[in-house]
Amino acid sequence: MLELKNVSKLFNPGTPDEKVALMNANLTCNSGEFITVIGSNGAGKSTLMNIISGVMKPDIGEVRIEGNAIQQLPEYERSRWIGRVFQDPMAGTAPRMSIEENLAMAYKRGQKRGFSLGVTSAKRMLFHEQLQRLGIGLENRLSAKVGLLSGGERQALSLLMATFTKPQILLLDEHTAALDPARAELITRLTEEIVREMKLTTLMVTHNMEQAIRLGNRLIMMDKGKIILDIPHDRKKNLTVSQLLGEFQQISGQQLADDRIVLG
Ligand SMILES: Nc1ncnc2c1ncn2[C@@H]1O[C@H](COP(=O)(O)OP(=O)(O)OP(=O)(O)O)[C@@H](O)[C@H]1O
Repeated sequence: MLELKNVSKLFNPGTPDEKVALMNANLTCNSGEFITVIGSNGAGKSTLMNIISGVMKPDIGEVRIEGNAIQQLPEYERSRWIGRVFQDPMAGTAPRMSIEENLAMAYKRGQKRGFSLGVTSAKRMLFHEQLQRLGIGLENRLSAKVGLLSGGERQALSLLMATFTKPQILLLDEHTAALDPARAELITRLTEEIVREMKLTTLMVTHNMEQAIRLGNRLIMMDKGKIILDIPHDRKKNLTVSQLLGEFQQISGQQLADDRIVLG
């Protein structure tokens, strides 16, 4: 279970450039929930992800995962608990290392010592099996350098690596936004499969409204550092994009301003 209590974050406080990134954000995310996150430009979505992952400290408030305050966990433990896939397919993998070395790194994640990238034949079999699930032939390219893979292939590998050791929380940060439509669809399908099979607690930021409605079992909408709408599964499944945009307008008093909005 993930809990955010009264989390606030200001940038450049007390200066003319002060920015409210999060203001008193509260969120309880139960184990196995898959929440899609949408919002206007600068609403605080990335800040929310950064604070949950522990790379950024809130000014006030706290984040707990399974009851543990995330800021107090050492880095290696945080990385075991939290899997994250970024928008940039280059961000989650090491380009000069091979596919199997990258997977060995993910496999070792969260272990305090004894870091070794040694790939035994047992591990190679496991990697082969896991890669096969992606259905894009990466299992036959275990020794290929990751820098040679396409953006879609790299993102599929990043997704596998982020979920390899079953994190407590999976954070997906617009992870299909930089891909062409066919590859984005592939990664979306893999995401749904992996999250469902592993019953992962997941937060996914997206600018694609149709995707936000279709995926997951809960939807939250952010504006000006606040969670302004929290839609449970029952209501979400019958929602349309225009109803969603209408609700935003009703609550915030303005139209959703998002440079990267995709309606469907
Ligand atoms: N490092 C930073 N320094 C100063 N201001 C920042 C910084 N990071 C974010 N902000 C500001 O905090 C607010 C929230 O930003 P954040 O990136 O979390 O929003 P977002 O919802 O992810 O936006 P977008 O969808 O436009 O990427 C914005 O006003 C942004 O300009």
